[in-house]
Amino acid sequence: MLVQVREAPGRGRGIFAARPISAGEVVLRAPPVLLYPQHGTAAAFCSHCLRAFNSLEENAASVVACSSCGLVGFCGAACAAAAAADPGSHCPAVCRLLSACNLAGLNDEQQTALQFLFRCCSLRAAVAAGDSDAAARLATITSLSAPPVLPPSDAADGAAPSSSGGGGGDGLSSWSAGSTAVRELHGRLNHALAAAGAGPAAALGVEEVAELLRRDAANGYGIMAPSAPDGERRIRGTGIYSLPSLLNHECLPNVARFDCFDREPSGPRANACVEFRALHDIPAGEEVTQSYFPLPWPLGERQQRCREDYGFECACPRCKEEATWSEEESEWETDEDAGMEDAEAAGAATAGGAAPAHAHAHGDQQQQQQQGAAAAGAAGQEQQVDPAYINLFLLKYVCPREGCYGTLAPLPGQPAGQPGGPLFECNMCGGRRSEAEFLAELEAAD
Ligand SMILES: C[S@@+](CC[C@H](N)C(=O)[O-])C[C@H]1O[C@@H](n2cnc3c(N)ncnc32)[C@H](O)[C@@H]1O
Repeated sequence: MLVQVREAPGRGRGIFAARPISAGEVVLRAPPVLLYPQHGTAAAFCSHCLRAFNSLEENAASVVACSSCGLVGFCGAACAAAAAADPGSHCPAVCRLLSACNLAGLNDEQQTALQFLFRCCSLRAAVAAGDSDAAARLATITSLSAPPVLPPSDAADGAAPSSSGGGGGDGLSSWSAGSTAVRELHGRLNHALAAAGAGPAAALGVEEVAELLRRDAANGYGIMAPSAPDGERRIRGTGIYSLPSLLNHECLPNVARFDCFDREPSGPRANACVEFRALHDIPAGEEVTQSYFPLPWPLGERQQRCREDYGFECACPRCKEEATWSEEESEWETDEDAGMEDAEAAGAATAGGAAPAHAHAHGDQQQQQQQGAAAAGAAGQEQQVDPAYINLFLLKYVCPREGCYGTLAPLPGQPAGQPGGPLFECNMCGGRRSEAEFLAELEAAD
């Protein structure tokens, strides 16, 4: 087994390496427990598997509209049939709720939240009817961590988070049982349930609605749409994944998420699996962590989003170090300290398969950290990080394509010692760069 779940001090549950993991290895691969589309995307993405219609070879010809509501479409007959049979997808119960619900005056986030709630109500009804798979999926959703509600600011009450993944705005404070936004959604949901003739088993109380929305906000993965012609990236939908929802956040993570929503599926929703690849070697016992945000985000933004969207204060080594920086130092760029000597050390260590999460440490400290990583549990809580290492980490793992902000990870399954070193792939634009190219870019920038 590659990973194990256990308590991560101060972070709830976490995922830990059960054996040494090599750079580029797929640490986790998981199918979705629940997928739902972002409001306003029905014309462009399959409502079952979230595949982009314009990625289909036959393009619009194979798109199938829902024969009942006509409001959503599927990427083919197989997905239409799979959705109809799945109480957590666009099944007849969800279709009726979508048709019956009064969406007037709701913003995009609230309408997207209803997509999630409709599916939860439908799963509940299926559980009451004896569906054990629905019971397991609902149990997964209700076992996700629900961050505490922050006291609402005056401005926060009534506003929905700016994305269903908890993004921006006033975050979790909007998803409290007392907020106007939740009461409004609860009211609309109840009306829709009554109008659609749903039984009492499907109904949710206002507290349940608030808690489901908070669980979703802190654990759902926003699935990005391909870049629009203007370069803007939008969310096409949200996925809840069982084991991946236990990955905690670090601002210098050791895995990155890759998805393949627009690839040729080998079966309904095969395209909806997500995988997490190791950025560098991870020693046995070390916590496996991802960054909940693009790596180059500045300290203030990261801290605010951790607090407001996920309910915790990030105390990772990078945050602690950057808190001591002046404004100029906080501009992310290669500084004098991050010269070629360090760069080559970091590059060689990674290529040679010996870069622990905190390879920045010097001398004894580095050895101690490698040995202590297992015992320390939550990676690096007490450790310090060198500013030069932060710069190198960002230079190495942030996609160099302008405006991309994706994360580069080594491609899985590469032979050791290949010329030019391992090849890295961006999880957003798919761009690739070899270790040798990275080192050459550093040298040129010096
Ligand atoms: C996606 S879940 C991760 C799994 C979670 N620890 C659990 O027990 O289910 C996100 C939640 O984990 C906690 N968390 C994640 N990263 C953290 C960190 N660096 N420090 C403290 N808490 C963290 C927060 O409560 C956050 O809302």
